[in-house]
Amino acid sequence: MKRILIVDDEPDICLLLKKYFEKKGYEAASQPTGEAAIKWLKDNTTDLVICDFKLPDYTGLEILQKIKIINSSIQVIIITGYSDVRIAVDALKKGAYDYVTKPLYPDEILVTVEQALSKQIQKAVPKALGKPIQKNAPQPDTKAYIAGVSHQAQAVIKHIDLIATTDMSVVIEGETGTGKEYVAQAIHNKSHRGKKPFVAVDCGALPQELAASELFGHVKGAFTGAVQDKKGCFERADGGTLFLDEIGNLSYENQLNLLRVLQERVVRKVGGASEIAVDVRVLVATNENLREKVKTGEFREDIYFRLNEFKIELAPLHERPGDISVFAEHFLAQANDQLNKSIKGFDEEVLQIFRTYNWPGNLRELKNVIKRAVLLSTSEDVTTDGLPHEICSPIQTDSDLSMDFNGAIPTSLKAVAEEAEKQAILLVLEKTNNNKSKTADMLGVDRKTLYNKLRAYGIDA
Ligand SMILES: Nc1ncnc2c1ncn2[C@@H]1O[C@H](COP(=O)(O)OP(=O)(O)OP(=O)(O)O)[C@@H](O)[C@H]1O
Repeated sequence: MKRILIVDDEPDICLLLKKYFEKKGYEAASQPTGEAAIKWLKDNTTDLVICDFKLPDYTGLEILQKIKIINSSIQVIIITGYSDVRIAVDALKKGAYDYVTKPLYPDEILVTVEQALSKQIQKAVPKALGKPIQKNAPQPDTKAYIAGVSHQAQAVIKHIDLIATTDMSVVIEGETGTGKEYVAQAIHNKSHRGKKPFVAVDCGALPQELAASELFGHVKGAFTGAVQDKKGCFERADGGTLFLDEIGNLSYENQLNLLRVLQERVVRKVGGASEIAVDVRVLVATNENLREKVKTGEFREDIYFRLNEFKIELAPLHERPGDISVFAEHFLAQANDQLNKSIKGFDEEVLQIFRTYNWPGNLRELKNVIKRAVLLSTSEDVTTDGLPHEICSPIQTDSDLSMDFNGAIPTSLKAVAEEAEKQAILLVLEKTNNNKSKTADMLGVDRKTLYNKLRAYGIDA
């Protein structure tokens, strides 16, 4: 029986989730603080932790790191408020499996838990570290690679086709959640290595002290705890493809070891004397500008050049609004399938919001928003009722509200305030497609006040 630990300082949430998961056939325990959870994890085995991001003593990131040191194979799901999604995304880079947003819906968490645990079963290696896809495993439809229709997406698919036939190393660059791992998997699937292993390693989640052993393997007795020989990711990917995610996080020493493998095509295990030949194609991903890291000396230039035989850049979702409805349809089908629902489509208003929202978590965020909306939907289509408030009325950024005084120093605060008000109204009108009721609603004024302001500022909407 799989065991789940729930960590939350709200006893009601602990009780609710504990009871729910026990009913679903899991063994569940709960702890109210980070400290108590860490102690519990040292004394008990568990498969998965569901953890609030803001605990009284630790942040989600701190507890995640501690869990991964205790046992890197434990899957971690972070609970967060929607406004903290960006921080939660950071946790994903550090090895969390996924995040769920408040308010919590147990059915939604269950889907995420089941996915996390099934992913764990697929892995033959410490789970959060390596993500080998089983040899010859048929790709379920929900894993299908969707190309997108924007010119950026079309260029990416062309590059994938072009590069798949070669053995070149590729650097895949893009913000978090833009689909870097999906691109790597697509290159692998289309290559002559497609039937051999695809091993994905998240270098951001690798504790530095374990990184060399994970990548290159170790021999029995190489260090305390090395009770038997272990194959590293290179050996496990032999004949296939190794995908190194967040490559910029590798320590300098491991960069050196990596360079040797790339040049000589042999690995030496930690503590071992012999060299083992490997035939591996290496694809790497980074969501930070690796060239900048090269400039500052944090990443070795020789490896950068060795890896950067070809580069694929993935544009953030907000720069390719044309792709949004394509992915939205795909994620809708996926969510219907996972949640056993049959929602048909999206309200036009929802699509409009999708097209104007900034999507800092890119495709992953869109997928999660749609999953939640499908879960909550009681009508045929997804409506705005199922969307998080933060998406319907996003916090305006400085650039959204920036005012141009043409270099002149403003002389009247009243004029500045009025200009800011006017800009805010224009911005929200644009976001709501000139819907006055919605605009008034989002700005927290009644319709009459809005009409007065429109007249006063000469806005013809
Ligand atoms: N081309 C695609 N077709 C279908 N789904 C996709 C595609 N690209 C991304 N996704 C969806 O978006 C999610 C995030 O994609 P992926 O893990 O590849 O992003 P990433 O850029 O590697 O993220 P990170 O930087 O956080 O590692 C995936 O789980 C998948 O559901």
